[in-house]
Amino acid sequence: MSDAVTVPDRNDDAATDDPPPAVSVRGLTKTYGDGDETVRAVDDLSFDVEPGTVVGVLGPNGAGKTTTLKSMLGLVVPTSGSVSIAGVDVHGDPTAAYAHVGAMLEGARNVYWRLTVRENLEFFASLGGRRPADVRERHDELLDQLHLGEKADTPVNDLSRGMKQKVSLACTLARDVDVAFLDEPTLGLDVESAVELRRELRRLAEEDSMTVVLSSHDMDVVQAVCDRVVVMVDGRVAADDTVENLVEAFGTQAYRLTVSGLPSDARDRLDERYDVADWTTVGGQVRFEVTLPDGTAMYDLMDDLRAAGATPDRVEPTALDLEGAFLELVGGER
Ligand SMILES: Nc1ncnc2c1ncn2[C@@H]1O[C@H](COP(=O)(O)OP(=O)(O)OP(=O)(O)O)[C@@H](O)[C@H]1O
Repeated sequence: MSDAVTVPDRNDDAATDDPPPAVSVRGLTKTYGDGDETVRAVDDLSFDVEPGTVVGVLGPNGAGKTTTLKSMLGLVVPTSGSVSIAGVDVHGDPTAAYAHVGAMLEGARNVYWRLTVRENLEFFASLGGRRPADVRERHDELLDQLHLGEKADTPVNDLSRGMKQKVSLACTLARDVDVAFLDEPTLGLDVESAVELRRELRRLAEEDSMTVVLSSHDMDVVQAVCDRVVVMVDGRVAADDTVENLVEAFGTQAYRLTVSGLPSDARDRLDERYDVADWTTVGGQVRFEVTLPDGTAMYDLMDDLRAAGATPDRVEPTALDLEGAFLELVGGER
């Protein structure tokens, strides 16, 4: 991992031997414009990211995600508040703080398409002051992990979009950093490349203790990769919890039911009362999917089925998803 830096004492860390959070955001506020035109893009935002975790920053368009990521990276100067990386204040000592950090902000656009994959890695490592000979082993490892080894000497221009995106991720990590900021890392990738990138992000966190902060509109990616999610609405934290807790607390609950003896007029009544889909008839049985707002609605549904003279033969929960929880939290806005 990156060279050690001197970690200054901070009041809240001084009393314990615990390592400081990989990233700490305290009271971050950013306003654009002034007078009547003022936009409060980020409003008193605070959260910590523990080392080796993957945290997703989510929110509808205009919620302040990009401003937050850019403030964390020092690309936007906050109006107030602070950000520290591994205990180092990014505005006080940016060089020491950013020695830890790699960022992928614009997909594959940060990569030099005329250079080969390895030349790109060497270039990005040199930006962090590393000599090619010192990082060669690390680059071989990265190329191997991202299945880019065979393409090491190919100009990036000749690669598929998925591979270009992986080169971009490799360049983000080329300096041997321990915190990676990724904005929409899977945007525009085909399913297979997205799955591979997801797997690699999990591996980086679990095996290399990499800390990852990512923003994405793709809830499947977030659900598969993130340990924790910070949901932003109007520049503020609307929720900050593990994916499991958010899904449990806010996720809609979907079930596949198989019932016998359901009269057709009862089917219309169920359609009216519940969010039902995918009706199929198999022999004397009827199968359908229903999405319920909470656990108690299942009792109502069972009562209604019995009152109609039907027998529920099978109830199978289908996966709860983060998308439902997210929509619930942000009031239906994507
Ligand atoms: N440079 C700027 N000048 C003025 N207003 C800005 C600027 N950058 C962002 N904003 C405003 O700040 C608010 C937050 O924008 P930001 O891009 O951070 O949100 P976001 O959550 O990343 O949105 P998206 O998902 O659409 O990228 C929006 O109202 C946006 O119009």
